[in-house]
Amino acid sequence: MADGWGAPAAGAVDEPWCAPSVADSHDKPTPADDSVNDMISSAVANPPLNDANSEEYKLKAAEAGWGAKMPVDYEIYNQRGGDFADYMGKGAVYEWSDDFGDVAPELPELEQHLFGGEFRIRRGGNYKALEMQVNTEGPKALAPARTFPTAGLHPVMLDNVVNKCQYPEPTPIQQYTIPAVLQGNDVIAVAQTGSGKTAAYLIPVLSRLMGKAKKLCAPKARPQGPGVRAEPLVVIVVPTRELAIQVFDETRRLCYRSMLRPVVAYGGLPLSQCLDELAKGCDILIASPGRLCDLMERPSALTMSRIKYTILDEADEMLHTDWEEELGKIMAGGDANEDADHTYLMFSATFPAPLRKLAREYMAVDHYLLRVGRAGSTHKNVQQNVIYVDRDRKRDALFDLLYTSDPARTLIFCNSKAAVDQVDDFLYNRHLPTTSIHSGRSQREREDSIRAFRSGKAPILIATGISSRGWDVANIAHVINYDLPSAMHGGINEYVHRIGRTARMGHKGLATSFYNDRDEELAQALVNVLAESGSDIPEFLAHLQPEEGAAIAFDDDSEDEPEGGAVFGAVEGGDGTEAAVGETDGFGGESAWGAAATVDDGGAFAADADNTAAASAW
Ligand SMILES: Nc1ncnc2c1ncn2[C@@H]1O[C@H](COP(=O)(O)OP(=O)(O)OP(=O)(O)O)[C@@H](O)[C@H]1O
Repeated sequence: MADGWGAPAAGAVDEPWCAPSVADSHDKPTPADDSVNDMISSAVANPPLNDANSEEYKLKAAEAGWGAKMPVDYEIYNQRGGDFADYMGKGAVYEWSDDFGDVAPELPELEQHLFGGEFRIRRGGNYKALEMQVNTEGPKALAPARTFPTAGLHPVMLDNVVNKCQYPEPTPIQQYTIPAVLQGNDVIAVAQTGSGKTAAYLIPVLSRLMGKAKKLCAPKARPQGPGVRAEPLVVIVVPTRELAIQVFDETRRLCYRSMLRPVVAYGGLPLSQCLDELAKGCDILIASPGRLCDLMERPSALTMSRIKYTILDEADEMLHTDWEEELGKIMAGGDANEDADHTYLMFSATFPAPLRKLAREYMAVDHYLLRVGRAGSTHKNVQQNVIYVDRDRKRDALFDLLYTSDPARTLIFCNSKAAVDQVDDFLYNRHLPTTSIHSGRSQREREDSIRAFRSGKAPILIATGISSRGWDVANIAHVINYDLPSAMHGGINEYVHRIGRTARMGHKGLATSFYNDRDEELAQALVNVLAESGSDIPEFLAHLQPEEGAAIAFDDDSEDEPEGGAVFGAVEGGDGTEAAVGETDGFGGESAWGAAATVDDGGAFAADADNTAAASAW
């Protein structure tokens, strides 16, 4: 790695499409994907371009402003074999030393790496267009943390958030999650894509642990000394490898200058190297479900007996039947966890019925449900276009779309691995700077694709749904659904997550979807989402448009109201009250750093305080 830290690639280019791609899938044998071959028949139908055309397309690509493409050098995969330093999971973390005393020093080189901004998304100018109204259900009224300095955070956390990450103020979901978690409650939080859910759980959880770090932190190995058994206090479970890396990156930033040591474990990372990292000591474990269960079978390497927080990110995605057994084990905290003081947190942008069931099963009765906007809604910063394209015209339509759009970071979704390979090859043969990713690729290939895309060396990424969840890449200007998600595979929820890769944190973005007769099952749900967000409804779907002024009947299973759950905090903007944040540390009732903070803006809850004790019944 060029920057020596082993984490996300260095070398972002100012003109993203002007540099060669490091790696992509081109010319790689395409794995057969039997169930979907008919879905890609349009791609197969068109023969590859001949050289004469190729020259012509090269000129066209340059004219349209796209930079040069680069063939893949597969030799590098053979040569690099098992060098852990090349994996994103090897990202540098702040290594605590007992010599530090009470105040941990800043480490400029590491700081530059963690906060230097290469991949940072600054809040965009359309932040206020995000949904601001938060519905809260729970044991008592929550006083929102309107600012970070008044949120009752540990000083190191406050410094990391405000000065290092430069987050100007908590997002709506953060305003309510921070106090709920600081008070020691279980929380389900449902908020739109790109609204800061990761920091919403990391900030309060890590902040609380920082205050108790000396007492609670896991044993750490001394440099050159023997390894230790990992005894994490927090386990964060995420559905995909790439998301695990991303959450790890945010955790490394927020753990900066603390004793808390994060480790990431995901399938595809060499197991021996994962075990080596754990043996250095682990307080926060971020993991994909399969790898976590594998590690839980190795009691000499990892014990879950001290886990205080179990966090499910993209919680609804974790409910796939394939993971039922794993999830049960993880939620139960392994055989060894007998800690009654165990907090469960679940986060997602969509909230289907099985997730509500899971919450009922594991969470304390007095948990909070926090919702920003309708679960499963999109926000106005994404301009959503749906265009009718016959199956056998899709490739050409994509090509035309890319040539007529401004060259910008673009994410294209297909419904199968084979389709991803086909579309990638097609565009690559037309001299577009593409790369691609799907679960059939080796981990090294997946990570190189991400690096090429993130750095701008290959600004067009073609992907399956594995990239629909949680991915936070700066400046994705355009998401294209080459295939709309089928009703069988995620349907409208999948659509919402996919288009949520653009227009994050107050930025604007464009989503274009190719629709044809095969997508009829999705049509009504799609029209509902378009109507709700004020997007244009195309002529061919106009007959499904809800009547003007009528309530839209969402049938996506995301918005069932709780039976008996008290909604007491429909709050928007400037209300406040004595904030209950920071009152207890949850590990014995002592007060945390800084007494109970006072929220600095005036106002009152719309809620009736007497109406707060009702247990959520969903
Ligand atoms: N308070 C804040 N102010 C400004 N930026 C923030 C703030 N909190 C988080 N961010 C940044 O916002 C971006 C989006 O956050 P995040 O990925 O957590 O969104 P999300 O709600 O989890 O989205 P998704 O549902 O797609 O997973 C990240 O780059 C993060 O660093």
